[in-house]
Amino acid sequence: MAQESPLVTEAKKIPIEALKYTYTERDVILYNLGIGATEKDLQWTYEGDDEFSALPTFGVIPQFPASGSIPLDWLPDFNPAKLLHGEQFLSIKAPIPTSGELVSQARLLEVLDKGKAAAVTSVVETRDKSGTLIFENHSTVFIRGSGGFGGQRSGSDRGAATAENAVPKRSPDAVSEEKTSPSQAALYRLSGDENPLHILPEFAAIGGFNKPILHGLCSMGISGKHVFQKFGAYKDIKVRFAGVVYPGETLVTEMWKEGQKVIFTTKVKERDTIVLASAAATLVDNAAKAKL
Ligand SMILES: CCCCCCC[C@@H](O)CC(=O)SCCNC(=O)CCNC(=O)[C@H](O)C(C)(C)COP(=O)(O)OP(=O)(O)OC[C@H]1O[C@@H](n2cnc3c(N)ncnc32)[C@H](O)[C@@H]1OP(=O)(O)O
Repeated sequence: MAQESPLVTEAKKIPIEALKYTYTERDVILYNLGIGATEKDLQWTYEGDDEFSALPTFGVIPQFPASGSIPLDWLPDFNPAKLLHGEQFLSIKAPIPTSGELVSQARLLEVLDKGKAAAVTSVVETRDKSGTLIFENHSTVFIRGSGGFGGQRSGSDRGAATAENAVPKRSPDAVSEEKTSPSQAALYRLSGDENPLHILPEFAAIGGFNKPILHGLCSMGISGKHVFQKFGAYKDIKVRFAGVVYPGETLVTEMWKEGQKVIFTTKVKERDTIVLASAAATLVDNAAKAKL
């Protein structure tokens, strides 16, 4: 493997502050609505329901400001409009509180030189006030036009976070289809990702798109909801964002159960194109389920 670029070695020394995220049940409902929960899903949209809870992929929300605070402007020709979410891994370490204060600490893990792009991976640990680890997130952003700095091309093996999750050669065990709304990104952004790429046509145009695109974490949340509805609770989930989704398109999640893993892919129905690939969730076993 090639040596780490000195630029990356220096970037890893930049101090990164821990960031607080304070939230109420209202934020949980807003997130659940943002990934397609409806008034029929009272456990996700009515705080008075006995089973009221956050959908599992809420775990990407408290860490988002911390992950986004990692400086990237040291990359060659850095342009925020050229940044796309490349991959996400979420590990859920403890039951998800429906309100409270969490603290997230981000660190820069690795920066790969893909020639035409840089692939930047950060890791964030999110803890409650007592210090208990609640979530671990690994996020990779793919920054077009910022490659060629002479760094390593391949990354470290991070287990489930980097697993290929090849799709079995049989029909899926379950399929869920859900049409997103043309306002999906306008709603989802209220959970914290205000990147103009998802709302402002002029900004999307600089990024090379003829209209705003949907947040990757919104598509992941919708498919993560499909996995939860078909197979139950999971302790981690990983996706690669393989193609863009436009608000209003229909997502089709195809799922295969392989032991404790649910491997899945997500397609946009209208364009028959894969948008989430190398994706899987690890189901909680029954003993762990009793605790979560
Ligand atoms: C949580 C906090 C942090 C997150 C902040 C996120 C902010 C958000 O607001 C931003 C978003 O939500 S953007 C929306 C979601 N993302 C997308 O829509 C991206 C969709 N994917 C693409 O367009 C292409 O796959 C594309 C462009 C990504 C790659 O396509 P190509 O350029 O054709 O790449 P290709 O030639 O196939 O491969 C080149 C090398 O790159 C690796 N690679 C490919 N796709 C990758 C991906 N998605 N993530 C990471 N690496 C990826 C390939 O493996 C290849 O590497 P190598 O040459 O070494 O084999």
